[in-house]
Amino acid sequence: MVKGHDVPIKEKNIMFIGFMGVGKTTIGNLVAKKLYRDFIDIDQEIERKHKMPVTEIFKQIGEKAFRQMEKEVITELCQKKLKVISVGGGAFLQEEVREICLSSCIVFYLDLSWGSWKDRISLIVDSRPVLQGKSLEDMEKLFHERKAIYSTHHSKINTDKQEAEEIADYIVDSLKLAWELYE
Ligand SMILES: Nc1ncnc2c1ncn2[C@@H]1O[C@H](COP(=O)(O)OP(=O)(O)O)[C@@H](O)[C@H]1O
Ligand SMILES: O=C(O)C1=C[C@@H](OP(=O)(O)O)[C@@H](O)[C@H](O)C1
Ligand SMILES: [Mg+2]
Repeated sequence: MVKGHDVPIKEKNIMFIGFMGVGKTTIGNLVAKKLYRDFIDIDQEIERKHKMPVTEIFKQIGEKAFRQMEKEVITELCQKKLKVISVGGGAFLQEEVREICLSSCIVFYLDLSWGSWKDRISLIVDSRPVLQGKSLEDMEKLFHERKAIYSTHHSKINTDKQEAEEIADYIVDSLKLAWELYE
């Protein structure tokens, strides 16, 4: 049973989805601070629970096992309320995860253009196993293919050429407006 419809909108979890490196962890953390809520990053939660970095989980037991861990941690945390949650860029590959998240959280899709994302590769490539061994063309293909899984969300935010702080402020303002509107 997925909790969700019975939770008042002001108490619903806020969730960030989107491709690797768009800023889900950074912006989620900032939004949580601004709203005085707990922040949960699903990758960090998996690392804590399984006492292994995500890169090692991929290397030692593989992506399939990681996806199972990801589903379990997300399912558990979506039962809570008033949290700010950032999931990994591959979480929405699983339909079950998408359904749980969309029913128990206000889901923000953080979007970024390919041109801007490309400039961030050096910041993220070593810590993202999915990017290992991929050429720029492979990455571009994955970047565009993955858009389909993010198409279900509650709000899309274009983050191009904006500081993380500005994006977080915009999200907090839009949430406050929505809360007033639906009160
Ligand atoms: N709006 C932004 N502008 C510039 N760099 C950013 C922005 N948001 C995040 N970053 C940087 O991009 C990298 C990936 O951010 P991160 O929050 O880990 O993304 P994700 O969780 O979506 O993979 C980090 O080095 C972070 O500092
Ligand atoms: O897109 C993906 O498949 C992944 C994204 C990563 O999280 P970020 O989106 O926070 O980088 C992390 O969950 C793992 O490396 C797999
Ligand atoms: Mg992250």
